[in-house]
Amino acid sequence: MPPVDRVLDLGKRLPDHSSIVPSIRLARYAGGMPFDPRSIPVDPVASAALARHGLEYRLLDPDDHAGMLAWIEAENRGFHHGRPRDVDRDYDLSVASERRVHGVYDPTAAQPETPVATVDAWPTGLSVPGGRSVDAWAVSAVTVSPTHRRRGIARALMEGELANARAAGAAVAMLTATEATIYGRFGFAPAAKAATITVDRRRTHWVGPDAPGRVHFVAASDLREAAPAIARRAVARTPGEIDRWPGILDRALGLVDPDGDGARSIRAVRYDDEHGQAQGFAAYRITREPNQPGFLEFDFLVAATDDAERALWRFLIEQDFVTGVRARLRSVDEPLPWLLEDPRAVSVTDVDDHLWVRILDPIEALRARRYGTSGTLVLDVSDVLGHARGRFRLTVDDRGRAEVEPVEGTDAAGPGLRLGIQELGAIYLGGVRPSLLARAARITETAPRTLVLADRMFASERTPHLSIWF
Ligand SMILES: CC(=O)SCCNC(=O)CCNC(=O)[C@H](O)C(C)(C)COP(=O)(O)OP(=O)(O)OC[C@H]1O[C@@H](n2cnc3c(N)ncnc32)[C@H](O)[C@@H]1OP(=O)(O)O
Repeated sequence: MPPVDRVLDLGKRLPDHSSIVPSIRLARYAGGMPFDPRSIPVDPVASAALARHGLEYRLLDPDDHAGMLAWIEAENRGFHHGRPRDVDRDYDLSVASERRVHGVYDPTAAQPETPVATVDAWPTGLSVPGGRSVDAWAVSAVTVSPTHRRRGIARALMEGELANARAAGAAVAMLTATEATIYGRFGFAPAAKAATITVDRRRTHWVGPDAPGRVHFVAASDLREAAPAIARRAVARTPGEIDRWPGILDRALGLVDPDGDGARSIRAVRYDDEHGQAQGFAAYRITREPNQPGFLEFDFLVAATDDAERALWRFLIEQDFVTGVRARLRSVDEPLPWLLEDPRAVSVTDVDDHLWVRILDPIEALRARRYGTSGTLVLDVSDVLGHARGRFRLTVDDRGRAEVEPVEGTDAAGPGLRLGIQELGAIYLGGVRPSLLARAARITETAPRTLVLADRMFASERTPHLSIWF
């Protein structure tokens, strides 16, 4: 790996909200890569902490096929999945080869080649209020073998990832969590929710407008070309969404294993606007018992415009010979009930703390987003791990743009908030009001009525939402 010779630029967002991931790929294949996440040296602190337990902390080489396959096996076991089929293994291999992959090895274990702990991470964009994006470090695949649990391995891995994220110049780290009790101690907080939406077909009577464009059935493979650009624009519209990595859409469209049972039941539709431009797509399946009406389910409705969102919802909920529709990982704030005569046809369940955010660089993170109103706040941030500790003056102009500077002593005077790093992460995307956290005794205002201003400043024009697991 080439040494890191500068703070890595994760790629300021391009106007079309392009992700760094494709540019890493392009750079890899074209040569002259500006940044490879594997070029960051292995964190010496995590390495030493694990070595004290007789464990080896390794950064995997994607060309080490056997090592990567053992890592994939360990990750699947860690998440209580079965042994992966060849087709899944190949897919996991291609995804992992785009990431920074760490394993922890116990030379005294019966299978020393299989890691006892796993983690992977990659630089990517996180959408923030104002249609903008912040450079982020996504962390995933955190598993520790049940034979090695509760001896500090996950802590070493997580602290290592926060160090990697800082070395990469990421303003925030982020993850989706299996359990809500694990990551608060590392400064992560829930910042964007997701929910399951169920629609009772018998009560569905559309009263919203007709779409100016039209919905087409398409072969899933035909979406391969149009889907990434639609997804990029959809991601840019919603704070909390993250850039999609190569391969995720293939999985959603059933293209990874097209003859598998799951994939064969997937149907794909695309919405084209009145000018024939593709603006959205959905992948869904209908399950049914013989002679019984079916039930429609989907995980992917991707819309770059409001027209596309309405048209695809309407298509999915107006199917005949179907009793209901269930969609996972949808926003808690869907417009759907307002488009139906009977809003009670729509139920919102399984509301989940879906995206967890950990601010690492308050100056860059706070500068990246746009704000609901102008004003000045001094944020006095505590952080047990030290990454983001300090006082910062946030000054927002009347166009919602921020300037952020560190302040000390008498310069730090003025109305503001005292808050921990978790609280800063929670309010960052606008999904949690500062005043709510004040009611929970987790934020303190330093002058009367500061919370009223803070609520208005941190408000987002769209409810934060993340529609995938990562
Ligand atoms: C981003 C993602 O990938 S989310 C996926 C998380 N992984 C899973 O759910 C797979 C199954 N679980 C596991 O593999 C393991 O139990 C892990 C990874 C969650 C924890 O691994 P361990 O090595 O046992 O954790 P470790 O010993 O480092 O514990 C670190 C701290 O977290 C706490 N902790 C660890 N796991 C849990 C948990 N499931 N619930 C609550 N607290 C936990 C520990 O008590 C410890 O607290 P402290 O340091 O403040 O005293």
